[in-house]
Amino acid sequence: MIELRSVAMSYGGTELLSDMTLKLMAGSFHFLTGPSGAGKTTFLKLCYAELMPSGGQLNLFGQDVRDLGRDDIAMLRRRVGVVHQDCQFLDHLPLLENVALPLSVAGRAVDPQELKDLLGWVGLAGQARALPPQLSGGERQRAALARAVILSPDILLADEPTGNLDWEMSLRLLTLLVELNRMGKTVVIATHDLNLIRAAKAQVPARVLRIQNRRLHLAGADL
Ligand SMILES: Nc1ncnc2c1ncn2[C@@H]1O[C@H](COP(=O)(O)OP(=O)(O)OP(=O)(O)O)[C@@H](O)[C@H]1O
Repeated sequence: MIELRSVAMSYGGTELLSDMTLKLMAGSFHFLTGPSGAGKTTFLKLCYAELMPSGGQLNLFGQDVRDLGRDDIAMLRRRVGVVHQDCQFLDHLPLLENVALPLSVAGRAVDPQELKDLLGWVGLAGQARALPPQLSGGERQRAALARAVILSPDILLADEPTGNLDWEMSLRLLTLLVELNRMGKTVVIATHDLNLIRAAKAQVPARVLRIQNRRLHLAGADL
């Protein structure tokens, strides 16, 4: 699904990530950890071709990202759902329409029942007409997750999805991510929360990637 061979990433000539080699297999569940500023968000951006590597080879769905044109990247992004760290919404549109936005962008019809089911799955059926500023942090994160999966992506990337949530809400979100993985989706979650990782490991065979000293390491099973 995602294959890196000696991938490097620089900003302004300074190398942030070096020599990253990894294969993320379909259906796998990974956490991505590392100190603040280590490059977790940058790594995720490479995985959805928001950034191009400055060195090495990065294959997404079997294609070298350097060979992708704009249309290819647009197609690829439909296969990768992203929950961003600061999940942004269009504040003047109700939640329902915000969640459905990727469908209209992709030129696909909205199936009202499908949308209703999706909002029900994230526990927001009652807030369908609410405006984003009226939602709590946990509700926004679940709405962002619904929006990220509405195009049925193969991969779900989540950047600190539980960053501002209390433990109960973090577990609720984790349950949704585990469910997605059980449906066959590949899941990568950037997080600082070791308790979240422990909780996930009790439910799925999650692996832990760690960025440290510019390198990507696959951590042992001892977290
Ligand atoms: N567009 C950019 N141009 C220059 N430097 C950048 C850019 N984006 C990120 N950086 C720098 O790269 C480093 C890594 O940033 P990144 O957001 O990937 O880290 P992170 O591990 O996700 O951090 P955090 O855990 O705090 O969210 C930071 O020092 C950041 O300032």
